[in-house]
Amino acid sequence: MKIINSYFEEVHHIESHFFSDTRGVFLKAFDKNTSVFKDYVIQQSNYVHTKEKYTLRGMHFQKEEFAEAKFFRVVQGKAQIGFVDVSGSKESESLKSGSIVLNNPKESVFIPKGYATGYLTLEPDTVVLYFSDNIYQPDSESGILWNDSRINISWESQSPILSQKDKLW
Ligand SMILES: Cc1cn([C@H]2C[C@H](O)[C@@H](COP(=O)(O)OP(=O)(O)O[C@H]3O[C@H](C)C(=O)[C@H](O)[C@H]3O)O2)c(=O)[nH]c1=O
Repeated sequence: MKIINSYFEEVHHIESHFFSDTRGVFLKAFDKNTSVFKDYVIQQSNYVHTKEKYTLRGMHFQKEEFAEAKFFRVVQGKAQIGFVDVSGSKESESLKSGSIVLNNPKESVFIPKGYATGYLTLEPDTVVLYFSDNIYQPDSESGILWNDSRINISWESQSPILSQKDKLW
């Protein structure tokens, strides 16, 4: 696995080396020997199938000791992975933020603790598999509205499908 691009020196766009032969493709989906993961301990892995294009899940984070570093891979379809630094002052005029489009299982995105995460699907039947280094703790869950004026992400849809929860952050 190698880092092909980084944002704020801590959000990493990663590419996995892959082996292909007449049977298909083999790629290493997680490698503890990659520098980013030397202290990363997977506590949870989530498989999420989203039916409709332009569905946005996010932006979510868990507070304090339940904060999560997440590692996303789009195993089918296409998605714009968003990240927002929520570690600073709530009074900030703008928040460090960005997005990476994934449409190839050979690529993945690592987002450290201190960020809200989410993604906008760009094709129907998009499947995202992601790891977290913390347990799910609903009472610690928080979020930020996907189009909060302090966020600098150019989402590919301005009228996404949202859960009730995600409409109300
Ligand atoms: C995250 C999570 C959820 N759930 C349950 C809670 C709900 O009954 C159901 C759906 O949860 P939610 O609507 O929060 O799922 P998403 O909208 O896909 O949000 C997730 O995806 C975005 C990208 C995130 O960054 C978070 O990791 C996560 O919140 O799964 C669990 O049982 N365990 C879990 O770890």
